[in-house]
Amino acid sequence: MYKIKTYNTISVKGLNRFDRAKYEVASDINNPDGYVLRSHKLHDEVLPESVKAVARAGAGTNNVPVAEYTKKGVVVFNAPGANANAVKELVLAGMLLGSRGIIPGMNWANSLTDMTDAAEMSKLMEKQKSQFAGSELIGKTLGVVGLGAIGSLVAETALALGMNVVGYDPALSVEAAWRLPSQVMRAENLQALLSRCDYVTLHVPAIEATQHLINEESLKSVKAGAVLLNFAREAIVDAEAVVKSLDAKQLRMYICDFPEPSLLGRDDVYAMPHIGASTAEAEENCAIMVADQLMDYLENGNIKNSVNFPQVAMERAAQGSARITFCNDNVSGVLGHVLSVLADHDVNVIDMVNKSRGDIAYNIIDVEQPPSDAVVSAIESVEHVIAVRVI
Ligand SMILES: NC(=O)c1ccc[n+]([C@@H]2O[C@H](COP(=O)([O-])OP(=O)(O)OC[C@H]3O[C@@H](n4cnc5c(N)ncnc54)[C@H](O)[C@@H]3O)[C@@H](O)[C@H]2O)c1
Ligand SMILES: O=C(O)[C@H](O)COP(=O)(O)O
Repeated sequence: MYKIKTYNTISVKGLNRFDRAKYEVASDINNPDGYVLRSHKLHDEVLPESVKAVARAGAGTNNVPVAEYTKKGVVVFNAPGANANAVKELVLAGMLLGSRGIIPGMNWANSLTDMTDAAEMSKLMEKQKSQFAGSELIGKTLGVVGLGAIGSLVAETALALGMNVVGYDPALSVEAAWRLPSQVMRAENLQALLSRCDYVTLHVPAIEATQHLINEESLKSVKAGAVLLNFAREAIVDAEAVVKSLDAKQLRMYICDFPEPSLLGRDDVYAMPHIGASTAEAEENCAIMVADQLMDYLENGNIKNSVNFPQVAMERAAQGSARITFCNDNVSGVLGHVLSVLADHDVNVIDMVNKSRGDIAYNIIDVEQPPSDAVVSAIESVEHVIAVRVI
């Protein structure tokens, strides 16, 4: 029986993927084999030795100490693209809120609770509506920083609305580049993008390189009157610098998914409570995707959509065979050493795969019959081997 510990509210459709004949799934469970979570922060928690994999039902993994877990041989999965449409739609809403007097206009209309005469109210509306006038998105220029799953969808939607789109992504993958509409213009650097855009939207991960990517210095390049949208992460934007830029009327508005005390109570900030991925569809997509990935890893050792381990999949060998998986520091000679352990114990290898990613290597070896405990402990004691499983 595998045990899965959940954090946060995970879609039932995802949790139902776990066959209860083989899996116990609960928020309170001892010695779990895996975690399924959303934004719950794991940095300050002790990871039980039983945990083999952590599945983030979402995109960002900055709430998981990925480097530390990698050293322990714990695979971290996420759900790339599974909530991208939900975020795209909210960014679109953000752009519309930033271009029209929707929120102040509605707040004003809703405040007229003392009025009882409909005709008088209608007259007042017509008289006052000019203060809530806005502008249109068509013909304006949108800068998209980060052109991955979300950024590319936002770019596509903006083009469909008749906007010009400029993109900046120094780490763009070939696959993401293929997805991009050809009309997206390329900015050489962030400053070049900021200087020419009426709207700027951020879709980069929160990593060291993107910490305060938007800061006092970069904000100097912003076109006067621009609207900044941050539906990526709090850490990417220096909120104090944004406040200064808003006060100086350089930025016109900051629209984000990450309220901070210094941003509240201002008419030029709309801060939402991290609801970018909070749709039934996105929650289901993410939970289903990571549940399937986690099960395939626990039951077969296959790895898909990990942020720290290589992508690996191997068909199971014939019935009666057994599967050994192990990960090791990515140094030469480890696999050879393990194979000689198997040879020394007369264990016949049927099929195998070995892949590496950064400092970690991962191996699946199908053998003719289940290895003895002595074989497993001999593999475990090979230098640089981190974790071994027989499944
Ligand atoms: N508000 C929400 O609820 C919500 C929901 C989903 C994702 N997110 C955030 O959005 C981020 C992006 O999500 P995604 O699904 O598009 O991820 P993704 O991995 O598909 O795309 C990220 C893109 O950012 C690019 N990038 C990396 N460093 C960069 C840099 N310094 N400058 C410019 N581009 C850079 C990458 O090359 C990649 O193309 C996530 O990491 C997460 O933090 C927020
Ligand atoms: O990175 C993500 O996927 C989002 O920030 C969603 O976070 P959530 O799952 O806590 O809504």
